[in-house]
Amino acid sequence: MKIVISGGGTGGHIYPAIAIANKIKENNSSAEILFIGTREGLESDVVPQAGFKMEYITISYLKRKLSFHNVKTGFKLMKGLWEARRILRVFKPDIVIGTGGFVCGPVLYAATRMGLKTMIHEQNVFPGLTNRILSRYVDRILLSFEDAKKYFKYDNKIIVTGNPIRDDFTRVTEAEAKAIYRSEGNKALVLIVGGSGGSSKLNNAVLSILENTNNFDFQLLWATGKNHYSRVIEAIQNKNILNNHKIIPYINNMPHAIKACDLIVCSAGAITIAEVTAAAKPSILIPKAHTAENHQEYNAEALDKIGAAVMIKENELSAETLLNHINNILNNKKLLESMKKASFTSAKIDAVEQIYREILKLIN
Ligand SMILES: CC(=O)N[C@H]1[C@@H](OP(=O)(O)OP(=O)(O)OC[C@H]2O[C@@H](n3ccc(=O)[nH]c3=O)[C@H](O)[C@@H]2O)O[C@H](CO)[C@@H](O)[C@@H]1O
Repeated sequence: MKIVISGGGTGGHIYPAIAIANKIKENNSSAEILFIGTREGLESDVVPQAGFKMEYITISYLKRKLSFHNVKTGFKLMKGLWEARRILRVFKPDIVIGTGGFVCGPVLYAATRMGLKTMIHEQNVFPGLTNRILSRYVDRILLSFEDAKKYFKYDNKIIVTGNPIRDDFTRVTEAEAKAIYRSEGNKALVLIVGGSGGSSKLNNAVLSILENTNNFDFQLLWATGKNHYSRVIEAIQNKNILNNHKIIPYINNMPHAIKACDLIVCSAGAITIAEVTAAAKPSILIPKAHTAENHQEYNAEALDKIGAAVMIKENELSAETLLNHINNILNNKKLLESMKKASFTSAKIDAVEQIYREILKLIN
């Protein structure tokens, strides 16, 4: 079995691709899997680290207004299409799977023109531009939410599977995870993460808490985002903070980090939410504003409504509000437990299994 998977740009498109690839390998150890991405995207770090082979193509994003940038993008797109065709012709896959991001465009389009079996997966209720365009040409459209159906015209190709997450989120035990991440005795651990790229609004609120509050009953594991890290570290005046909390640019083993902590403060990307709920963790969700159709707020509201999370909108976020919510949840065992339960009830942990079955059906 030979499979090409393409998805890139941000973690929200890459980790679902890795989850699918791991599932295929687990069930079929002789399967050959090749990723196609870009050198600039996060995938160029994350995919080889996860142990998969990767080929690169040229691609650029479109600006939503007329500009010379879009002329250059047009040329890059032609080059990317040509490169994708060449890779697919040599590798000869049985199926080509796209998990979103601009890189999927040329790869999946080239695959459809070559008559290969094709499938795309959409993580959000409001689908990304690349998937909306590709939906016309591919054989299967896998969705994570029923509500996303209304954005696609091709009902006969649609299957709702949920969001695939790496199986470590259910496999790793809390004891294993705590052995890696807990250092300060019985202090509660709070994970802070603003999605795969980090969030400056969230980082600023956390900086302000650390600089202005003396007594902490909890310890932070804070992934600032790679592009925010040096600014955050430079902004910390009281260097003791660096000894008392773990502040890093990026977390490579997120399943362990999520499992080890008592509470998660994060943005409301679809994959982060799928992971947090699968691990049955309570969360404070700060949806990033200005995402397409405000989809992060929609994600956060759903969990807030069932008591699994507390939502703080970006424009209402302050150090004081955030600290009050953290303390309120950590100091109330009953609330903590009920949030954990509610979190797990909204988890869909068999999504990757369903996707694997759909791959087999399409190939055979
Ligand atoms: C601003 C924006 O439009 N963001 C979108 C993007 O977010 P983003 O790329 O941030 O995606 P998510 O929050 O859904 O997922 C982030 C992924 O990166 C991983 N991770 C993150 C930080 C870290 O230090 N280590 C690590 O491994 C997480 O475990 C998770 O697997 O894609 C998501 C899925 O299409 C969308 O729902 C988000 O709205």
